Amino acid sequence: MSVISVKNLRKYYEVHYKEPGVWGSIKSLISRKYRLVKAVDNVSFEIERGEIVGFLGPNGAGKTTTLKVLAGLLYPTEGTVSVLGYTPFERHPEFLKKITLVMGQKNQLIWDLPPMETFILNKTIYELSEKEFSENLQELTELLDLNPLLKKQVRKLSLGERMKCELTAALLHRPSILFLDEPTIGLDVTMQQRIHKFIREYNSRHRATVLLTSHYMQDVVALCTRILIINEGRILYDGDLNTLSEKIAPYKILRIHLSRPATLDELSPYGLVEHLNTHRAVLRVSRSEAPATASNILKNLPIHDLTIEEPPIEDVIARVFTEGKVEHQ
Ligand SMILES: Nc1ncnc2c1ncn2[C@@H]1O[C@H](COP(=O)(O)OP(=O)(O)OP(=O)(O)O)[C@@H](O)[C@H]1O
Repeated sequence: MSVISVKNLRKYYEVHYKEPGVWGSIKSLISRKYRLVKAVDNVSFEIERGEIVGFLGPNGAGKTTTLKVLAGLLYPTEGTVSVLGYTPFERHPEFLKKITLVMGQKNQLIWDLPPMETFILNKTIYELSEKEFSENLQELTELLDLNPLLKKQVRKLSLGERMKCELTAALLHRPSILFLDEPTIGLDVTMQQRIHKFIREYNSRHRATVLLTSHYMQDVVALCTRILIINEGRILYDGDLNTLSEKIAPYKILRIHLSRPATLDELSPYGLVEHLNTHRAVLRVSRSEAPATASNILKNLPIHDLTIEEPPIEDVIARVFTEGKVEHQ
């Protein structure tokens, strides 16, 4: 059964605009002009309990707007949205206790105090008992290795440390639905991996449902079993990553390491040479012919090492954006 159901969601913003300069300001006083921004334009999807879904799209595609509608921060212009059976914009207290929205670019931690103070505040807001509070905090402290941070002033924490505390503040009430907007923004690779591990662990311990946006493909590859691609307010793809690669990129990447320098003429018959640097080359070959091509290369050239890889997911997604649509599953 779906825990998130979105049907024909539209969210339009009416944006006031004025011409530049003083004359523009005077004209806008007399007659104000508005432009309609279709941030989300007829979007529908369903998400089952326990799924981790990546919500991808270029800047301004409508991801944050959709998350805000799902979290009840914005009214839809049209369409129906149901999260755990609740209508988000009614902001029912029971609904708010079951969800969380983490925005990588915004803080809820109180800047001048240690994170523990925000945790205690959230305990009151979410009406947690002492037992629930200490159990949940202990679990998160262990998962995120928070002990050394709890009593340090927030302003003195590093970005990654702050993100761990932000996640703790957002999950203390143990929500079953997590809306994560760029949860790893600005973090180094090690910290990104820690956050991945934590999200996976939280998801499997509590069968929590996660909808996350990210511009880092590593987040998506590491976490998501399914992706939704949105562009200009419309869903372009809903399905898994591998199927997307197969549909949109009918090629594979052969990475070869030769035991002597190779030439372009030598390699070109096997596929499109994307890169050649004396002993190492990267070839793009047709998906269906990749095994046969690899075996020919092994037969005819002095190969040290050869791998067959899926095309980089960044390239696949970029193709979806430029081509504008993918056949839905
Ligand atoms: N409060 C607002 N008022 C007017 N327009 C808005 C408002 N919030 C967002 N928009 C516009 O709606 C569109 C979608 O914005 P949104 O923030 O949902 O995109 P996004 O996919 O999250 O982008 P990003 O990856 O850059 O965060 C953009 O054109 C944006 O300028």
